[in-house]
Amino acid sequence: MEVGFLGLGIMGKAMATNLLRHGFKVTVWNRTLSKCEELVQFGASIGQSPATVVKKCKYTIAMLSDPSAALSVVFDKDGVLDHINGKGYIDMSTVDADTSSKISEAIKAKGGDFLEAPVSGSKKPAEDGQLVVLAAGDKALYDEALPAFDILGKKSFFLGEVGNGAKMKLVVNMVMGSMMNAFSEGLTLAERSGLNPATLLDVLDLGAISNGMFKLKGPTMLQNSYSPAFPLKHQQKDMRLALALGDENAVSMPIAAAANEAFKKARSMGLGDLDFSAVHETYKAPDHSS
Ligand SMILES: NC(=O)C1=CN([C@@H]2O[C@H](COP(=O)(O)OP(=O)(O)OC[C@H]3O[C@@H](n4cnc5c(N)ncnc54)[C@H](OP(=O)(O)O)[C@@H]3O)[C@@H](O)[C@H]2O)C=CC1
Ligand SMILES: O=CC(=O)O
Repeated sequence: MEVGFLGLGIMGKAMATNLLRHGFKVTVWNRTLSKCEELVQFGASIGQSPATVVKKCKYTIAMLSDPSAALSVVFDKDGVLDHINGKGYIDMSTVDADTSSKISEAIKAKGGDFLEAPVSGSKKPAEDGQLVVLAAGDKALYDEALPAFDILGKKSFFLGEVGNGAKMKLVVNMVMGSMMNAFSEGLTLAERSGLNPATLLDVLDLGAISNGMFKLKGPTMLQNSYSPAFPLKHQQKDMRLALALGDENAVSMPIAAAANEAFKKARSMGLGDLDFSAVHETYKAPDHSS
């Protein structure tokens, strides 16, 4: 089956590669076109624009950085809308429900089908086909895409109408971003109060709050090593969008708001392209010590 793939960043490259390895024919496009060449060795074809990819493929998947990128690829010149009539479009980027709805309405108006399908799981789960897919929108397109989702992920959820996938993903990442800040504070507090933070990792791992994120990120955070799996600028985007969802629903979110401030501070320190665990550095900054 020929599928399209738009966006070959950290996630998109791993996901498109997985599809190719499992026998899908994939035509890829990336804004920086040179990144497409890395996938040719795995059998990918290259499309010169989103429009040419959509024209060639039964359905096209996108994995783009943020709402503005997701909108641009659909609505700009040579974009997805040009050839969407009779085709499917699956946006797996993390965006807000409004962005997803705008894309959905435009695609439907042109005779296409739309599914949002953001994922939980980072670079390694993407490489290992262990993502969690949070889909919503056109159910027939979901059913058609399930063989691809089964390669990309370990579990897929169909959550109903467009917007529900985006909201679920934002809630999950709001919790994750808040936890990362509590964890960073804890590591810093352990160190400053004379404890061995490596021992704290062992203690945490043996108790009720043991989790994959602390286990994976803790050791590298203690080495001040933040090679990007999930870029901090994207985590801050997710906090911002989750807080907006909280505003819309009058949900007080003081913990998420504080976490967002820390991610913003990290961005202002030039850490946006590092892993989101680099927020740890903000807790070591001078105004966190007395
Ligand atoms: N990394 C992770 O752990 C996870 C990320 N996500 C989400 O997945 C999405 C992608 O993340 P990730 O792969 O890490 O991000 P990257 O920053 O590595 O990749 C972003 C991609 O978006 C493209 N892009 C950015 N702006 C535009 C634009 N204006 N027009 C067209 N293309 C654009 C980039 O193209 P170019 O190469 O030209 O810059 C690149 O292909 C994000 O929404 C993120 O929140 C979800 C789960 C996990
Ligand atoms: O969006 C990031 C993730 O790890 O999930």
